[in-house]
Amino acid sequence: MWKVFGPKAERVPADPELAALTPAELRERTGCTAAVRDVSFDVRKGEVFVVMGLSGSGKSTLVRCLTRLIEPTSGSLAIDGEDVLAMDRTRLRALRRHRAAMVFQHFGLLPHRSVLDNVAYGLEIQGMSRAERREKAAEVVVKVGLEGLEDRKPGQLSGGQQQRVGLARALAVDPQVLLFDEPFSALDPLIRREMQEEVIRLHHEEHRTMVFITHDLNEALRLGDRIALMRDGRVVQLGTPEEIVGSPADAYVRDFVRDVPREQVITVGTAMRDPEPGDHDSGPALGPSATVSEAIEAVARSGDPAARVMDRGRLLGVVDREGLLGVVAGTASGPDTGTASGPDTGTASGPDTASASGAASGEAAALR
Ligand SMILES: Nc1ncnc2c1ncn2[C@@H]1O[C@H](COP(=O)(O)OP(=O)(O)OP(=O)(O)O)[C@@H](O)[C@H]1O
Repeated sequence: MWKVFGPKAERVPADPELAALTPAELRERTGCTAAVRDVSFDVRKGEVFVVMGLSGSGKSTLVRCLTRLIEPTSGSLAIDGEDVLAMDRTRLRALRRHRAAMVFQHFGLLPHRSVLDNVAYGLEIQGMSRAERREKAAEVVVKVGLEGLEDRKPGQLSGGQQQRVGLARALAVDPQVLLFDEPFSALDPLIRREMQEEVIRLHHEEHRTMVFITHDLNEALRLGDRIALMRDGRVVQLGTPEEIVGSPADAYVRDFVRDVPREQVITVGTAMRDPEPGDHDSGPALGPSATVSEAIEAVARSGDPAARVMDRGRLLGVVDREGLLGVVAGTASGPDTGTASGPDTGTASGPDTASASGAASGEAAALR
């Protein structure tokens, strides 16, 4: 998909010479800005897919293109196999009302309506009867922790509470996909953390598919099953938090993740070495998805020289003190080039497969 703003935007993706220009050259030659450049990815059912990047990298434009709030310049787009670009206005409206609900940074609440009526708003637009929608809204209000505040007006709520109303309103329509556009960036850090935990909880309880925009790396790492890191309209790396932190695709990504405590993101499944004779009967046991940080704590507590990485009773590998220190020091390799011979330590990662245009073979083509 491409989204180009400016005069005769369609010629940019169609012309390889224009498409190859840097953003500054493109602006100079054509007066156009390519906000989304040749981006391709799929969002899997039930995952939290994070779109991360600095201001101006194209995140909002990309996510607005997903429901055609912004019309893509070229490319293709499908939800559940259905061609979104072919939808007429009626079907598009149905998509936005029923299937893909958006939660915005500035809440977008109706100031003169109560919490309950704000939450019920999406259902009202759908044409649901008053009694039915209020009943449904009341259920969702409880789900997001706003019980007792149903009759308040948005102005009588804190920022965090207002965002819960925004979240409840989106959830009330029971959408297939929730799209979050920097929903928590106006909240103070503690409330923000609380809301992130709320999203994680809802995700675990409901397995709802979520696309989440943020410019905050910690938020991306905390929430994302996979992260698409954008720069100048391109996706420079797409991978799990562990792949992005452990195997940055280029110098830009490396710089971006430089200050992340690796031991909190890298798993023992990646950091482990092959078992050696004698490893079997000593050391604490951990699952392959435990973090290095958890392994350090386990080893420190037990006093053993190493921890065993076990999966359903089978010994997969061993993480010893040296290996654990290597992760903390940044001298150990990341998921794709890991010294460990562990089974399946990562899917699409590393410089080749995670590159911008979505050539990654593992990424299917919901958006192309
Ligand atoms: N309507 C528009 N007309 C022209 N250029 C636009 C328009 N909307 C966005 N852009 C440009 O497209 C690029 C991407 O903008 P976008 O808002 O998608 O970035 P972002 O990553 O969401 O940034 P932020 O985090 O600041 O919201 C920017 O260079 C922006 O100036």
